[in-house]
Amino acid sequence: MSVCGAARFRGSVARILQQHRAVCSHTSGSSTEGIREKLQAFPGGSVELRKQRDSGVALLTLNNPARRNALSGSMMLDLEQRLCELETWTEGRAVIVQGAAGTFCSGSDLSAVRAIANPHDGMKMLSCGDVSGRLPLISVALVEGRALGGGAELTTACDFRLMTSDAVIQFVHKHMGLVPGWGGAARLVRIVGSQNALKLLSGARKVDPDTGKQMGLVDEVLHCSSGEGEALCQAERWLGPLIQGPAPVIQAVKRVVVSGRELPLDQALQTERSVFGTVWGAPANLEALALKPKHK
Ligand SMILES: CC[C@H](C(=O)O)C(=O)SCCNC(=O)CCNC(=O)[C@H](O)C(C)(C)COP(=O)(O)OP(=O)(O)OC[C@H]1O[C@@H](n2cnc3c(N)ncnc32)[C@H](O)[C@@H]1OP(=O)(O)O
Repeated sequence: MSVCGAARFRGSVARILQQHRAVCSHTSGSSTEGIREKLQAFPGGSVELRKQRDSGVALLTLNNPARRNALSGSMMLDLEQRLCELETWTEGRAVIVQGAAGTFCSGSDLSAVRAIANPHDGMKMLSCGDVSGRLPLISVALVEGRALGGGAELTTACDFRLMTSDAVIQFVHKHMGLVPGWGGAARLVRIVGSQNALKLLSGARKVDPDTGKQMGLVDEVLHCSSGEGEALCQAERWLGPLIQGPAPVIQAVKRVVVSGRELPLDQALQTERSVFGTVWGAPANLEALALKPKHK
């Protein structure tokens, strides 16, 4: 790469990292003040992050099995922290979001929900758990067992959803007198279309893997015969072909697709141009050119 090209590349990377830091500092700043203390008062469980450096695949595990991996107050804060860690993982390619002990997530912890069941705290809480398209990595929700309420919403914040054959996704919000607030409704509309989204939300319908696949909510149904860990192995295998290649290129692909999916067209085009500037003439591009490629 020329000196000029290298400087441009570094400049673009620095800009992207700055944007990531801005998001992290925004979510730990004044918009969440007060609610953090309230959430902290509802401990239990944890959100664990394991970065597998050889493959560039991280495992994000919701771990609160005694409550079917309900998101306690402290877990919402943990989740925020883990997302910030992933945002700056430059060698990362993908993240698999899963629940411990064979089930995904039963939604927000009802004891925390009861304590902050007022409009002011509810609005503040939303600024804590925003998974959305922030992640520079390809994200996969591995749904075993149940994904209910906030847990169902979390699956829509991922790029892909894989379900084991006995799993269920259910947007139980209506039964709780609620609608999604973390972006679950808007994303559901984009994933399955407004007719299907309306059916799933207004009917609080249980989605089994086959129905999910037909609607386009589910990307793959995993049939696991043997025990623990098989679903994760299958998910990693499914992900394999999508994450072959250099991490900066995978991350760039993710960014252009998410901006195309979630931003108005003019902003998406602008983002695409600036992401393009980070890969053109960058090491992976130069190495590929040096190989005289033939795409058979
Ligand atoms: C709606 C949106 C909102 C948001 O995030 O914005 C929410 O998500 S509110 C929460 C919505 N979720 C629920 O209402 C789940 C209610 N629970 C159930 O339907 C069942 O517990 C189920 C299907 C998850 C599991 O049933 P199973 O028979 O397998 O087990 P148990 O019912 O015996 O549950 C074991 C144990 O876990 C506790 N539990 C389950 N979910 C939650 C939760 N969301 N918050 C707090 N605690 C939960 C359950 O009470 C049992 O506790 P125990 O002390 O053993 O009785």
